[in-house]
Amino acid sequence: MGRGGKRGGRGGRGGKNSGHVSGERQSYKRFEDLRRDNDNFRKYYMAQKIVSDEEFPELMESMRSVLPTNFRITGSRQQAIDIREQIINEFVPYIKETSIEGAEIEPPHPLEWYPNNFGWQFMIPRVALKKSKELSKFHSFLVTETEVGNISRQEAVSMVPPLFLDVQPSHYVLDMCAAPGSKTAQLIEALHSDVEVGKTPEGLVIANDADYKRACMLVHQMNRLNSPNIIVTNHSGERFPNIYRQDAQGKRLSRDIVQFDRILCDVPCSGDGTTRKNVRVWEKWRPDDAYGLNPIQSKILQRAAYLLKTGGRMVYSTCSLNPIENEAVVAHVLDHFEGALRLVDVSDQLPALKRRPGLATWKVMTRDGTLHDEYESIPVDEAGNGRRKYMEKFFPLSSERMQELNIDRCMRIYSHMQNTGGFFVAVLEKVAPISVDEKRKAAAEEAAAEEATFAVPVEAIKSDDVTAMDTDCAEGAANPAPKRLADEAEASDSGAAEADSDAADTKRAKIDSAEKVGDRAERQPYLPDNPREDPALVENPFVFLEPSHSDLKSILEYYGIKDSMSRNGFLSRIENGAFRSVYHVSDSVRELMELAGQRLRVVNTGIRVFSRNSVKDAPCSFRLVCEGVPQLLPHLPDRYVIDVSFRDLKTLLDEVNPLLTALSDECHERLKSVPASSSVVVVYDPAKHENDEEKPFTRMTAQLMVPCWRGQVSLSVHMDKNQLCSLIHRVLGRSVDRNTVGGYKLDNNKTAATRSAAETPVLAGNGDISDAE
Ligand SMILES: C[S@@+](CC[C@H](N)C(=O)[O-])C[C@H]1O[C@@H](n2cnc3c(N)ncnc32)[C@H](O)[C@@H]1O
Repeated sequence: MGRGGKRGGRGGRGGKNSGHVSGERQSYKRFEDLRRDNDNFRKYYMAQKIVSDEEFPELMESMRSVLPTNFRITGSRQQAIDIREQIINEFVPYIKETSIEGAEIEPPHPLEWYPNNFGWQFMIPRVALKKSKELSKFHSFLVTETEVGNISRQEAVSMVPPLFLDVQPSHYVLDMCAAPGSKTAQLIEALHSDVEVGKTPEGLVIANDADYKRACMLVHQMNRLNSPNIIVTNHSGERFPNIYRQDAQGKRLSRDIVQFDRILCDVPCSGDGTTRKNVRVWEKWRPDDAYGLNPIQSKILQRAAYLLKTGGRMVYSTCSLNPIENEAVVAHVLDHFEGALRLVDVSDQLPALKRRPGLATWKVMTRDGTLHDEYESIPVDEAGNGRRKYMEKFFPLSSERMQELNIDRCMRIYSHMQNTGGFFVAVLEKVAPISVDEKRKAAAEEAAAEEATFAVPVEAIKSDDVTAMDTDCAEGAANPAPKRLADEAEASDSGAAEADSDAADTKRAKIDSAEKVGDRAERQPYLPDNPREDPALVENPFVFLEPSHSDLKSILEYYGIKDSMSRNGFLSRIENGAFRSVYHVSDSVRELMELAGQRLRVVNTGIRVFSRNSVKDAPCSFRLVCEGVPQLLPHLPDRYVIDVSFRDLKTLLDEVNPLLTALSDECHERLKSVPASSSVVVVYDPAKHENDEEKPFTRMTAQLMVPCWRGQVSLSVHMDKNQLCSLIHRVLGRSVDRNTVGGYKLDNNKTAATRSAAETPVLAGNGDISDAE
């Protein structure tokens, strides 16, 4: 099914109406009985000449066939390399040796256009892979690694848009329509890609979605990626609020908003490029599916244009083949901004990716199946109805204008070209300021730069500055963009930005409760501005914790967290005057959240690093949280970081909860310096043990970090079950069922759960660990 969301028109991809493009009730048909064809679809796309007449049957045939399985290796570069090598060295040979009913199987292969061989394709469709006994080992590897975040099962073409954004660690990135988040994950990886493990990039990613429940799906994605540089928000993209900068005194600068270096608009669409995955698209496809989507797609793109820095880049993408959702949106928005935006020629980027140029002409099909070349040819009935519905903006601009706009720089990807789904991608650059405030600021900056360069007398600069600003404004006035849609975007923004006072009151009550906490945060607490759609999903707002907060202070002191970890980035959700978990965000996220105050509706942010632990007599009431360990490790003193040999790592994973005496003397000795009932991190660094005889089953280069609980007499792995299964497989070469891994072969015939509560924190599923309480 296509995509959408609450505003996404009928059905679009990921929307509330998923599965019902037409919005009409359909009688249920079995998957196998669904017709993989549609007369109007055929007629419409033949007429659009998206491919030549000779090629069209091949395209249709491909769109009817089942998709291969595609996946992407994710996570930090070093970790991703290890997983890639595991696939190459373990699974490719194993699949080469495997046959199904006597037939050989083509092993998975890297997508040739995806950088570093991190994108993969396996010709066996997902359902067949799931059902195959012969491939069960590979299937369970994919499932486990997906769950722990080392692999993302993502359609190949869906991996394309983020690659063209060229995200750098310093960038401020906005993903306008982000859920469920596979592309957000790529953006985050790119942000972290050239940054040392444990270091934090300067930039950030805001992952936004209009649908609150779908925005919550982003939280899961986020937890797998362990980034302190992400904020998940819940706004309609076209009304994404302005975040104002402040002057040195903290006064809001109402004419200076935070803008982004990169914006992804992977907008809600009809999704008719996804027929290979969503077979029901065939029977529901109607020519006017695109009509309801075009306006919202245009508004999202326009809002993005305002939020983009001059010199910044954005990508507009859909999984639809329909020019009304694609070239029509891009062309009219470019035309609207009169040269401030341009299409970027990316023909030299990802050269192995096969693509076709954007269309310069197309037709609009009315409901009766008639194709129209121009708006004026649509008949109007006596009451004047008809044409209004088929807006002028669905049609191409004049052929000269389309050429001027370089519409051929848009990219169309068809399913038969490289065995994928269909996709549309346009890369845009903002080459000039758009709003009056931006123009004014640009002029002031230019003048300041001139001042610095030529050291012109101050008086002269001032008058130049004023002239430049006046001139610029005058130009703006003399050369006004046809501002209707732009003004809509701006106006709607200001509307969206105003806090709902009732909601603010509710949140204020929660903050008041937060403020009752002993030495509460002095920082202005962050308050979401509108109520959630579903009250059951309302969570307490995040509050930044002052480093002097007694609980935080005691945690930092106990674990000896070094000053290298920013003290201003700790935050929490307060409930009944106390908090259970402490999260950490990057400086960039903190600054942005403080600037945004109540304007930004934050669903989640940061990495959970500490969690309350009610083990009696524990020297610290908070333990380290598994997903926060990579973030904490560089800031932990040696005392809590135990370097181990392969033998100790093996014992730990073999037994899950070994007695301290089962470990090597050296390791045991080291653990004696850690108080009982305390978190500790066991680290295996392959580089330090290169010459050891015993090594992990899978060749590794990345450090392994195993969060553990040091009990009175034992050490237990303190990880989520999927992570533990993945680790056991990679280190020991054994496939372990996640349902039994908690009690996995304990040396003394006890399962982890039967050890005394104070001794063993209980392993739980779904990325969470509950302490024995
Ligand atoms: C195609 S999906 C996005 C897929 C996502 N980029 C990914 O790669 O996982 C479109 C998303 O847009 C959201 N959406 C619909 N209308 C929106 C709007 N007006 N503003 C922002 N998001 C919207 C939907 O909830 C849906 O999650």
